[in-house]
Amino acid sequence: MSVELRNITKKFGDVVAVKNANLKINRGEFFVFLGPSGSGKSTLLRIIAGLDDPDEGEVLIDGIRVNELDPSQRDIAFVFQNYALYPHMTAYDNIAFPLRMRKVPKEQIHASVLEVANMLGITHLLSKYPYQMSGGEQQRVALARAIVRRPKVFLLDEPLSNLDAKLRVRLRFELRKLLHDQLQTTTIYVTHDQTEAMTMADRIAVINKGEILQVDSPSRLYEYPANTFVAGFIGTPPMNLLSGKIREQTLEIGNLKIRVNLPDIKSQEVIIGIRPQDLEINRDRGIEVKIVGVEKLGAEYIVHGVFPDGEITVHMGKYLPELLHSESKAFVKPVGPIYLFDKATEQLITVIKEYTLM
Ligand SMILES: Nc1ncnc2c1ncn2[C@@H]1O[C@H](COP(=O)(O)OP(=O)(O)OP(=O)(O)O)[C@@H](O)[C@H]1O
Repeated sequence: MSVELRNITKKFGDVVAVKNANLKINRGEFFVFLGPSGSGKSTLLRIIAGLDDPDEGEVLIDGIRVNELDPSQRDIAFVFQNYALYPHMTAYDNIAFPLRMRKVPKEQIHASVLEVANMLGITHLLSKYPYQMSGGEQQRVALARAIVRRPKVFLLDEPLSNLDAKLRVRLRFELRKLLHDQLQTTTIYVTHDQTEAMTMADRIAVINKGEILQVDSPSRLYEYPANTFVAGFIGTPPMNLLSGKIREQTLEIGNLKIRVNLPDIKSQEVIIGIRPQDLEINRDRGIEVKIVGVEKLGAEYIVHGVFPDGEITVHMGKYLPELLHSESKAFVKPVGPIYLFDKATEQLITVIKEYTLM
């Protein structure tokens, strides 16, 4: 099923939780709402489910307006962050519950429960009670309960956030495989974790303060962020956003001057974005910085430097001890794309891929 939002606005008193949202999610798509806490992700999901009414706008499922339909009439399964299993029922009974409520014949329930349990690798848990299972096992049982009635749309609100890091990584991979590849069900997944969004989504809507800022594939969001918020939110460590100037084909960042070929861009102050992975530390060329910290991440290093116009982060693939004494001076030069953002609107002006250090 496709899901479409047209001019959706929702206020809670003075708080505008969702501001004029427009979006079309395609049939079978794995779609992620990504944004910081309080950005309006859950409100959007609740409006799609029918748990909240929008103040303005329309929700369409397969092209048909559903604003007036109850949640139960929308054929949507909603899974929250805290899966609550019924504690007095076994895993089997928990999974069978939605089908029993619908008076599905017993043999059919049995076949469906076994099929879903098999799909999620939890057949061995079917006779256990929730208190006898780990968090991750309970999570799968709850998912099985949502899947068993084969809804047309899944809405998942931070379903992995209560799990430890290792299990989260495994389950996010399995969830996508199951919902997207096997069941091919339209899925809308809410998270504030950009890695989760980038690894799972076909497309992502980046949301901040109730506004959808950009809707794109993970790679487009990474390569062409529409504004400084998206640029800083997608990618780890976050993109460096530095103040600089462009003047007659020359870009200035601190002491560094870069020759660019941008005849159409007038002289102005700009925000310059460079990803930490696209910077290199060396002895003699680039922005002169004082190194104030080095974080070791196994084989890789995150280096923090300061210069008169701000701070800069560099991601290094290998350790260069001679360059990395804390409090020492070093030079940082760009070796990848440079993003130019308008200083006033913070919108992307262009991405510079070819340039020469002067
Ligand atoms: N029932 C409510 N009453 C009043 N304000 C609300 C209500 N629900 C949400 N809000 C407000 O609306 C805004 C958006 O909240 P929402 O829960 O949609 O954000 P979110 O992006 O899902 O955040 P989180 O990641 O923390 O769950 C917030 O400012 C929140 O305080």
